[in-house]
Amino acid sequence: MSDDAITLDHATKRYADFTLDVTMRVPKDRITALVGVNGSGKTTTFRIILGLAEPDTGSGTLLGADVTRLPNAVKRRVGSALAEASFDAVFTGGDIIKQQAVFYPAFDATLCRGLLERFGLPTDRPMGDFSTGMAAKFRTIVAMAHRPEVLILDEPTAGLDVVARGELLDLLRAYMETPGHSILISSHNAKDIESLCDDFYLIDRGRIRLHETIDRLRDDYATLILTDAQAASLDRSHILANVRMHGAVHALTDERRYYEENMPGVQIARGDIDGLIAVMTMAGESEHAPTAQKIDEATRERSLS
Ligand SMILES: Nc1ncnc2c1ncn2[C@@H]1O[C@H](COP(=O)(O)OP(=O)(O)OP(=O)(O)O)[C@@H](O)[C@H]1O
Repeated sequence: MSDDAITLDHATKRYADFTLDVTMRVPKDRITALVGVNGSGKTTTFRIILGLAEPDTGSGTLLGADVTRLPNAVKRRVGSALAEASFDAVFTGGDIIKQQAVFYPAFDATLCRGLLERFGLPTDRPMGDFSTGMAAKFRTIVAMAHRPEVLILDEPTAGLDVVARGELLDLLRAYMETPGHSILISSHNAKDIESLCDDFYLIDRGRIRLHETIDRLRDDYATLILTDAQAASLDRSHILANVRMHGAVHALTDERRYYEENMPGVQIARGDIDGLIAVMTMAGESEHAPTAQKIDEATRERSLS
């Protein structure tokens, strides 16, 4: 049996001004993030995985089933919360609990009510009364209440205050204590990703540009902040992408120690998701296209190992 909860193999989707082409895997027992700027293709990827958008070419699996023909038996083992999808404004939390119990035989109404209470969410008020943050919390809790094997969450912490965000992340960590569970999550909050996830994929203009573990991001990635003279003489053997920002050249490396040893005195910022997204996304296609190939190969090697 596969150890992957989700796989995509060059799943493509073409819109008028946008083309998605994604290869990725979400292993069981791990939390995988999909990060990227607005419009980079995160929601479209989620929609393909959930069978809501059919790929033009390529393929994908969710819990071993073809994403273009997901049986209800598989859908019942999945919990999802997409930012765009909301429950009908006129229904109360109590109504939605009853509706969910019809489709999900394993739906645990007691667990759901308990979590809603813990997060201060009423079950007797219509969804139309919920704030953005309340609706985000509600969607995530309802998605978890039938004890799915995989959770697919599109920006679950968007609009949440710092306390609610911490609670929600704790809830997701508790969910992962059950062996075999996995999460695919997107977020624009770098702290959430870095504190919660095991690894991440960076998507840029519909293509996966990078796949890395959070541990390696923390240990080995850095941004070199260079003057023009330093940039001109830079040894680029471990540079993934570079871009001019704020009057300096920002060069992203996955071999921080190499540059610490070989370029003493150069300003080096330790790796963080925000810095990585900014440099990778802003770097021109011509600059990072050759690197993308190297990254694809590295990703493939890791996938095979
Ligand atoms: N049904 C559609 N028809 C045409 N274009 C679409 C459709 N759905 C998405 N797109 C386009 O695909 C691109 C990717 O959109 P998507 O919603 O996947 O990005 P995202 O990374 O989730 O963005 P955000 O972070 O803002 O939520 C955008 O340019 C969007 O306009």
